[in-house]
Amino acid sequence: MTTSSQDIYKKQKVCFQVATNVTEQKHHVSRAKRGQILGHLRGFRGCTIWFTGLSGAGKTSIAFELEAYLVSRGIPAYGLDGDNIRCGLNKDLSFSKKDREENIRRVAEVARLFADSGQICLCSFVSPFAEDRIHKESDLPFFEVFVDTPLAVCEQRDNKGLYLKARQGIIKGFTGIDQPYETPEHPELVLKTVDCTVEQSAMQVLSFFASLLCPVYIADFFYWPHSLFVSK
Ligand SMILES: Nc1ncnc2c1ncn2[C@@H]1O[C@H](COP(=O)(O)OS(=O)(=O)O)[C@@H](OP(=O)(O)O)[C@H]1O
Ligand SMILES: Nc1ncnc2c1ncn2[C@@H]1O[C@H](COP(=O)(O)OP(=O)(O)O)[C@@H](O)[C@H]1O
Repeated sequence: MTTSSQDIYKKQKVCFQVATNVTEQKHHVSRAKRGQILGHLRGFRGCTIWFTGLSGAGKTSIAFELEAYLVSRGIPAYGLDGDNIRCGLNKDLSFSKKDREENIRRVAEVARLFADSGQICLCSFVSPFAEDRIHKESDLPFFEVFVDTPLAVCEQRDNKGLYLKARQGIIKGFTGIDQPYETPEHPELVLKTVDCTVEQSAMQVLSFFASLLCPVYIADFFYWPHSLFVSK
C-alpha cells in the first residue's frame, strides 16, 4: 500500500509555521553579466517604475504604452498590472487593508526580481497606502510616479463601470469612495492626465527617466517626432 504525501503530513503532526531555516543562495551569474546580454553596455540598467493612483487615473494605459514603446526600441521592459496580478499570483487576496498591503509586498518583490534581471519593471497598482509604497530596502532603483487624476475625472471615465457599482453599494471598499487613497508625499514624478493624451503622459515619463535609465538613448528620445511614439 502506498502512502500519500497528505498522509505523511498528517502523521508528522508538525505545526508548520513561517519558514525559518532558509538561507539566501547566491546566483552564479552577476547582474553585470546579465546586463551584457540585455545591452547594458549602452548604459541601460534595471529598475522599477511604480505608478500609483485611483482606479481610472491612467496607470495601466500609461505603463502599457511605455512598455510597448521601450520593447519596440529593444529595451527590455515588463508591465505588472493590478487586475492581471490579481487574476493569478494574488488571486487569494481581497481589497482589505491587510490584503492590499500583502498584494503590494508581493508585487514589489517580483518587480525587484525583474529589475535584478535587468529589465524595466512598470508596475500599475492603486497602492493606496503610502507606507506600502516605500521600498527603502531595495538595492535597485525604485521610482514612484503619482498619476494624479482627480476622483471626479476618474469617476466620469469609469471605463470598467466600477465607480457606478461602488456608488450603488454593489462594490464595498472601493478606493476613493469608501476606502482612502493616501496621496504620495515625495513622488519622483507627478502626472496630470487631464487635457493630455495617453501618449503625451507616457512621453512625460520617458523624458523624465530617460537620462536616469539610459543616457545613451536620451538624444534619440528627444529627436523622435511625437507621431512615431505610438508603438502598437
Ligand atoms: N475595491 C476596489 N478598490 C480598488 N480597485 C478595485 C476594487 N475592486 C476591484 N478593483 C479593481 O482592481 C484593480 C486594483 O487592483 P490593485 O491590485 O491595483 O489594488 S491595490 O493596489 O491592492 O489597492 C482596479 O484596477 P485599476 O482600475 O486599473 O486601478 C480595479 O479594476
Ligand atoms: N493622459 C492620459 N493618461 C492615461 N489615461 C488617459 C489619459 N487621458 C485619458 N485617459 C483615459 O483614461 C482611462 C484610464 O484607464 P486605465 O489606464 O485603465 O486607468 P487605471 O489603470 O489607473 O485604472 C483610459 O480610458 C484612458 O484612455
